[in-house]
Amino acid sequence: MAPSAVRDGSAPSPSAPVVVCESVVRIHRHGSIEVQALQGLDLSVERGEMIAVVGPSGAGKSTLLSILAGSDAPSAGRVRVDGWDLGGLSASGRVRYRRDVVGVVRQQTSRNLVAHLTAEENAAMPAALAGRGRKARRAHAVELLDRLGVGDCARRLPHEMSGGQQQRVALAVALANGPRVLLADEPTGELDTTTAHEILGALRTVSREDGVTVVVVTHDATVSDSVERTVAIRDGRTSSEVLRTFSDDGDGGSSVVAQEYAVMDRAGRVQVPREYRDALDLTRRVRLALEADHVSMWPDGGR
Ligand SMILES: Nc1ncnc2c1ncn2[C@@H]1O[C@H](COP(=O)(O)OP(=O)(O)OP(=O)(O)O)[C@@H](O)[C@H]1O
Repeated sequence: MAPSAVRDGSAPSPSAPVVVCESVVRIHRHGSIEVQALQGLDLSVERGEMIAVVGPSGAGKSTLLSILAGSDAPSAGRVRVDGWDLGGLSASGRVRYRRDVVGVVRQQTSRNLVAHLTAEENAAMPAALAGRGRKARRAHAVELLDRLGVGDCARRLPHEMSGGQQQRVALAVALANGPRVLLADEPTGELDTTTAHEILGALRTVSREDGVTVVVVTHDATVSDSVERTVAIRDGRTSSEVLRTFSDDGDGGSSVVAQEYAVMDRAGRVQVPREYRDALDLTRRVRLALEADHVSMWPDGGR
């Protein structure tokens, strides 16, 4: 249990979103140069939900993930994960948060694992750092590896495994301390399509069966098209979301209905997608009209 100093004394309600970002700003400063990686980002993720985060290079995806992972801090705004206020973490709180609340899987399979340790030793290491007994942590490591389909790799070193096997072991490491939130940065980036599907299936199992909230940053359509919510980040803000409903078509196949939404911030600001702006020449000023159940928008009309 985290101390009240970082959790603000209240246990998170089971129905409250696990991840809440409100107007998050992250500014990187190098001498006189400032880069605003996040510019007022809002995001909320429910318990047990699995979302994909997409966006062009430089949009702020990795910065967001680093903040959620507790390895970077917001310059302004509010970030809460499972009741932890990440803007106000002490050094020891940060260590506990990273050890107990979040698990992280990175793109580079080689960076996820310690090269001279076997799969089992890698998967047992987080529990060792948390002070758990040797026997219990090894048993848990073996159980996790089995569950992720790499039990037969327990005695192998990372270089003796395929990329997909290494990512499954990395997932076991990330899950070893029972995190509430799993953060994955391009987890399928170095894998072929079949293996990417397998890793995706493993992430989905973790979210559905264990109630772990999963946030996946990805450029891979295999991943982003197969989750129920994909959040797009542009210029350091959440700009749009795609919500999908999957259903069985009765013949053993499945169908999907996808609907795109623009995200509105607290001040009512909405980013109109570039293709809409270009198609109708929507520039500095647009005309709005409130209808019974929607709002219409027209180009200025040259006045
Ligand atoms: N440590 C840093 N120092 C200075 N600028 C940074 C730093 N980290 C990120 N940035 C800048 O912040 C912006 C957002 O970067 P970020 O890595 O979060 O984007 P991204 O969406 O993850 O991009 P990619 O898809 O290429 O990984 C970029 O302009 C980047 O150059």
